[in-house]
Amino acid sequence: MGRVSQIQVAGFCYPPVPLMAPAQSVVVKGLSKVYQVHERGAGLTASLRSLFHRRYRAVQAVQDLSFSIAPGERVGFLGPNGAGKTTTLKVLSGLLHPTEGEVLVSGFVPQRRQVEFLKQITLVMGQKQQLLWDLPPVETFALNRAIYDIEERTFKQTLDELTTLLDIGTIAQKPTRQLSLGERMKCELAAALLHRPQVLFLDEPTIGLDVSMQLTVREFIHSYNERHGATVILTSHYMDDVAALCPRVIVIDHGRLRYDGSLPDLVRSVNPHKQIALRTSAPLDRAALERVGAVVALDAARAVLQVPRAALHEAVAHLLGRPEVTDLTVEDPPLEEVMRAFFARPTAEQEAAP
Ligand SMILES: Nc1ncnc2c1ncn2[C@@H]1O[C@H](COP(=O)(O)OP(=O)(O)OP(=O)(O)O)[C@@H](O)[C@H]1O
Repeated sequence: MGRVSQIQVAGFCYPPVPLMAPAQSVVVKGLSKVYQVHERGAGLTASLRSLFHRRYRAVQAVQDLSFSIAPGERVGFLGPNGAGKTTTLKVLSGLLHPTEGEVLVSGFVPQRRQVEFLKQITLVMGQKQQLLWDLPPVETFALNRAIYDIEERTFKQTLDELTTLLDIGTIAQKPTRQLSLGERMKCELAAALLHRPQVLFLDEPTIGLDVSMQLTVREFIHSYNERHGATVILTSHYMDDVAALCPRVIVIDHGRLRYDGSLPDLVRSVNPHKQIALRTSAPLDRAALERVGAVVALDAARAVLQVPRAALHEAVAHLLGRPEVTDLTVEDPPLEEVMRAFFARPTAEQEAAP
């Protein structure tokens, strides 16, 4: 952790900012987080007993997690429910202390919550909101300007840019409680980005939004990343978000790292096949199709085949030569299916277990 050149004196850190721009935006080494959960039996007697004898159960949310992320990268942070994604994002943004391990974000130790660190990051949680409920979002924007001590001219410039990109000119003037979910999320994003953070932790930012609003939010995140060179770490159960935004994915399961690499490589490793969908003017012969690949569906006007990626070129050339074929598309299997198959695989530890 030599990059943080700070001297700790009676709880204060000097200097308040890292001396050098960090080569990595996020560094996580051997991170573990254990929650101590108070256990209480049902009924009055158990409640009274728990006042005197409190029993705790340890919940291991994150286990020995290590990765690093370069400035400007867009990374999807994936895993099934309860995998430890939100816990990790909370540690990275300094809301939770790690039980073990070391974490650096923009060269800062997050749990110190230094002002300069807070100006570098933002955490957007799709299920929580920071907008003041009874007031228009513009009031939250003004509050954030004061909290982050943003200079008037910069504030106006940034707000103008965000207002145009997110198209919130009118809606930011209405009380938050009157806004639709999608309108609210756009204003949440604006409020979270007014201080121009360099590291964005986005936890399910498109949850509950319709397809068109998901697209708007996705495009906005992409454009913010490109304009400001900001690092984006995104969790989402909508695989379309991840496919559209994240060249790299980090996958965790039961708090442990399962994969870190490109999304196409992950898809290839889980499913080494491509799907060919055909529209036909007359029924194709099943036996002839089976010589090309595995037949997934076949009727008078349509056929779907699965072929190994290595044989794709030859299969497409052959099928296009058939006079009955009027249309041909090549697809990957749906990402949701790929992820389901990935998580159904035994982990390295499970395989090693007797
Ligand atoms: N405050 C808490 N106290 C005790 N246990 C917790 C707490 N927060 C999370 N957990 C537990 O830690 C584990 C990881 O939870 P976390 O919310 O980080 O997962 P997640 O990957 O974000 O899940 P989801 O996709 O459902 O949001 C789960 O077993 C959860 O029950």
